[in-house]
Amino acid sequence: MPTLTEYPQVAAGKVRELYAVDDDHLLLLASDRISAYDYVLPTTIPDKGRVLTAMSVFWFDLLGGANHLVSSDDPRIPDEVRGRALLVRRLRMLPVECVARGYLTGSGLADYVRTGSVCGVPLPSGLVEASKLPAPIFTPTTKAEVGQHDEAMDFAAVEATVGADLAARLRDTTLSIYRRAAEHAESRGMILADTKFEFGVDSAGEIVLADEVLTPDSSRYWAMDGYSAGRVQPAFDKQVVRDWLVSSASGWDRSSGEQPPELPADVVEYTRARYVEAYERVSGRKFADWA
Ligand SMILES: N#Cc1c(N)ncnc1-c1cnn(CCN2CCOCC2)c1
Repeated sequence: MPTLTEYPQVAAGKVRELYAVDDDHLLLLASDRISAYDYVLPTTIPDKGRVLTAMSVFWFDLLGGANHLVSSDDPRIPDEVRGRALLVRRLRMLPVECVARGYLTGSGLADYVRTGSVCGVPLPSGLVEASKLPAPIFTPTTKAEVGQHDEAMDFAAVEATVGADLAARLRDTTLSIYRRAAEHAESRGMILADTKFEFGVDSAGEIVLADEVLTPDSSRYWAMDGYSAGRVQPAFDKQVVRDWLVSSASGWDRSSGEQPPELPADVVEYTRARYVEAYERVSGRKFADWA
């Protein structure tokens, strides 16, 4: 059985890493780290990596279609990371973050307030925070370097980057998967407000869904109970962490530029429970049955 140290690391983000298994396969590893306000917090959330890995596997199973998942249970996956690592096939990744939005919030809302559109897609007037959009929209961004922010792209910029044919396929595939996922989430009492996909291309030139898929780290999930447009919706998973960090209890000043403090045990336990709840509600599976 291999150990993780046998695999060279090929990429790392705030909470995930990628390792080379062989010429054709990679190991996509999810940690228990959690980020908030663009910081990686000093406190980990037990099982976060396993829950989010289970969630990607559920969605790959439900969605079908071409994706990079080879296995979540393969002898090439070291025992030490089993349950929070996926064996995936190596692709030529496309330099576009494929974002689909069904609701207006975050950077999309800011773009709309400034320009009446999002990534060049015109929207009706009168929309507010958390408004449901008339139809889901494709709002791609660049893939920023670590520590930088992704920048909005209009469709012409995507065409200039990957070509007109591939740009159209990325848009159509992104919106098709989002619609299917949002419909399923709604049937489980959850709103999928937006999500970010990453695609690669295989040796046959086919678009292949890669990276993590429809997790609370790559998506905004809101509980349908209590949803109302006109105010910021609580993030299903991280809201209690965010609220505690900006409360007087933390002793932290977000504008100070200082690292955030450790989270108290009750915030950690509650947040772990929210990740498990998100997975169990969306998948209908028991987390205790995972890996
Ligand atoms: N998935 C995938 C994948 C693949 N199947 N083939 C080739 N490259 C990639 C790849 C390389 N970088 N990224 C960005 C996501 N990374 C995740 C880990 O943490 C860093 C960011 C994806």
